[in-house]
Amino acid sequence: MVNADSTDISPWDSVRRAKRIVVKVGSSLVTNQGQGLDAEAISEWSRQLSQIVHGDAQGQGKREVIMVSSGAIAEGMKRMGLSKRPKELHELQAAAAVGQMGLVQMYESMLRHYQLGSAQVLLTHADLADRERYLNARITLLTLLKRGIVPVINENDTVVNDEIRFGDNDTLGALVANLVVADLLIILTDQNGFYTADPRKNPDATKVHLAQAGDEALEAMAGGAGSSIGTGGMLTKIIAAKRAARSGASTIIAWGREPDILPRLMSGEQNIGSLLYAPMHKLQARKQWIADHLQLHGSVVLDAGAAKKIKSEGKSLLPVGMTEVKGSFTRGEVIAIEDPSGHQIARGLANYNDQEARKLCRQSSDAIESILGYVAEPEMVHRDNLVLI
Ligand SMILES: Nc1ncnc2c1ncn2[C@@H]1O[C@H](COP(=O)(O)OP(=O)(O)O)[C@@H](O)[C@H]1O
Ligand SMILES: N[C@@H](CCC(=O)OP(=O)(O)O)C(=O)O
Repeated sequence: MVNADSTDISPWDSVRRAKRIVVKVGSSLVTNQGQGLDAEAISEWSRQLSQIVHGDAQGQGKREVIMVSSGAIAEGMKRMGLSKRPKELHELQAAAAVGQMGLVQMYESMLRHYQLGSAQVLLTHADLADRERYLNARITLLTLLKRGIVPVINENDTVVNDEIRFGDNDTLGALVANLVVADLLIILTDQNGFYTADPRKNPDATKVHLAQAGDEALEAMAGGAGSSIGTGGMLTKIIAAKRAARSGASTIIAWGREPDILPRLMSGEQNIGSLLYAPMHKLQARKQWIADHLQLHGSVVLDAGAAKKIKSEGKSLLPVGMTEVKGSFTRGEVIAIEDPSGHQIARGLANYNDQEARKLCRQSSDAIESILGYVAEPEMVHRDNLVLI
């Protein structure tokens, strides 16, 4: 762990430079400890989001932001007159379905008030484990971000059972950070940071200002939820930081009611909240993940020009450079990329399955729609999803 007075300022500098950010707010904050949606807090976050998404008057410092918001169950319980959190899953799911209506309605109107478009995205574990759905979710979110729209994400509670529920949205926040390769995950909660022990139970606990995400010492300090409204407590947040770091995102745990928390973090103010920094740069982390963790499912052979562009210029693989497709694979699976002599030069995630790829060999990206009847993406493999061997 690193002390508060550490002279190593580079992790905080990486916060200031973050361009793509996932902000997660917990149930206890969003619903004011279960009393009902906190309109004032949601309005305040929306105002701050508007500031960081739009940048200054000249549009300098614009950022892309995704909200992961909990609160559907807590709000649904209130609307259904349930004083205790139901034990049965179908009751929780019913409460989530009722509460989600109020939740997105409030985000939509508050964000609109601050000139921000919003979109509801409900995700499950299964969506992120399935390679094709993973890529679909990724491209949809990136499209929204490119248009300056703020996606508001929650778990799709209605369709999941106990075994496959994220349950807590800290995990969902981290997986979304992995999905869009975010620079930063900000977890807003009801404590002003991560402490050496649960401050509700241990008055001697002190705040951890800076630590490396994944440091095992942190897990021992993290306790469970502090109230009956939140789930997971700090342990899920610490594990979320470890997961987010796998794609190179650092995590900040901070108090959601800290005045101007988001713009202050973005302007480089240090030590508000706890920073759990990612030890690896995001591109390096993502490429390592592609290289190490995924099985090869087939390959494409390139002409000499395309092979050179990929090897020496770091470009995406376009269909026009492909001469042959080998094996069978689906969209989202890892394929090998070979030069004309059959030498493997790279690996990456395929945007089209093998049958489609065969039809796209030597074709320009503009022709994809007329050949396949739809366009997933203009590239066969995007450079973000490609790693050189
Ligand atoms: N080491 C720790 N540092 C800070 N808070 C902790 C720690 N261990 C447990 N907690 C508890 O975690 C709670 C926040 O988690 P949780 O209730 O799940 O909130 P949320 O709804 O924001 O996810 C705090 O209120 C606190 O009581
Ligand atoms: N998806 C559900 C549960 C998520 C949840 O409780 O998460 P959190 O409050 O962040 O620990 C909801 O919106 O109520």
